[in-house]
Amino acid sequence: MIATENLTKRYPRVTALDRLTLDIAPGVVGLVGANGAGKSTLIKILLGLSAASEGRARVLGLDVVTEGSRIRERVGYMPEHDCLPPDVSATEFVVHMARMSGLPASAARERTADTLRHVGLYEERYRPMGGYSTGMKQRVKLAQALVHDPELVLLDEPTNGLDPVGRDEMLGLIRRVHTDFGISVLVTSHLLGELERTCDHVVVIDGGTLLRSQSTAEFTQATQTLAVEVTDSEQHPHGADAVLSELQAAGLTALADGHLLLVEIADESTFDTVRDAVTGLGLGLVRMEQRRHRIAELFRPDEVGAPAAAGAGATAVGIPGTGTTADATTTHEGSRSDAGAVKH
Ligand SMILES: Nc1ncnc2c1ncn2[C@@H]1O[C@H](COP(=O)(O)OP(=O)(O)OP(=O)(O)O)[C@@H](O)[C@H]1O
Repeated sequence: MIATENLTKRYPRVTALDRLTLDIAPGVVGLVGANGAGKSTLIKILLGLSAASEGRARVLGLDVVTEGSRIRERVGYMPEHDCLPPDVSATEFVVHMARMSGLPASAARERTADTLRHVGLYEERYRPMGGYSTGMKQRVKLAQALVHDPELVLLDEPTNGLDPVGRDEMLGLIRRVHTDFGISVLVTSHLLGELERTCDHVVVIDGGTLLRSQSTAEFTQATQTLAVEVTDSEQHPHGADAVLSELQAAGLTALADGHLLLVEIADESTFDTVRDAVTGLGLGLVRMEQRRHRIAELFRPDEVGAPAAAGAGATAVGIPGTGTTADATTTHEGSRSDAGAVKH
């Protein structure tokens, strides 16, 4: 779907892309990186709107330098920044964009109505966009990217400025663009957690270079950590602590994380040992599940093969796969917060 080879973009004072080589298959693909990592620059080159300093890129098999207009016919683009004229309605704007893409007037009106319905804009579609909320504006931007029925859409930070509910709705919409219409998606974000839930494949860039390109399934494969939750009883008011002592006495590596017990799976018998310890204490087993990796862990410096650049200086906490670092922020200074973002 997208292939680049040693793609480089130099601005006078900064190298935005540095010998980036990618080969991305169709599907929903996340492009994640800190602000300034080079995401928007890559999208503009892929659309043939900006020239690379060096290297090559192909989109849907088409060369970005010589076949830019053919790419733009078959690809939709949702820009990052607000670009909507305030005094026209969503319907007028999206019809206009459809006409610009070459659709005849009647088809443009029909496609506009369908697309705006798909993104969840109803009566509001006749009101001037100046009065729209951020979420509504993002939906219009998505609709105009879809209206000419592209094979691929490039979405630049579509969840920017949205609250958590709005973000979830937008991510659901993006997923449906692929499942309902078969349109492939390249979506950028600086929020790792978002892409984990939405994308089939994630590409991570930093300072214009590739850190990782991997399927989400590979990122989120099962860990060797068992999360266990137990009930309390009169005899054991802190059930988790009681079970923890039993498990440690049985030679298992485990720790308590609030009400949750995190147990390292030694082998198949670990499951039986946990069950026996819980029942032996007369407690109830609320939950016992094998944890999955979270994409954010790729920023942990102690993970095998983890990129050092993004995680430099970051402190790793918890057992891998426990999710205790999943929504951490990794900055270039190596500090963390709970926003799930990667920022400069
Ligand atoms: N037209 C330009 N002229 C000079 N430098 C630029 C230009 N466009 C981008 N840059 C620089 O190139 C680098 C990459 O920018 P880019 O916008 O591609 O990053 P990004 O990952 O999309 O980040 P953001 O999410 O903040 O837009 C940044 O250092 C930016 O300042």
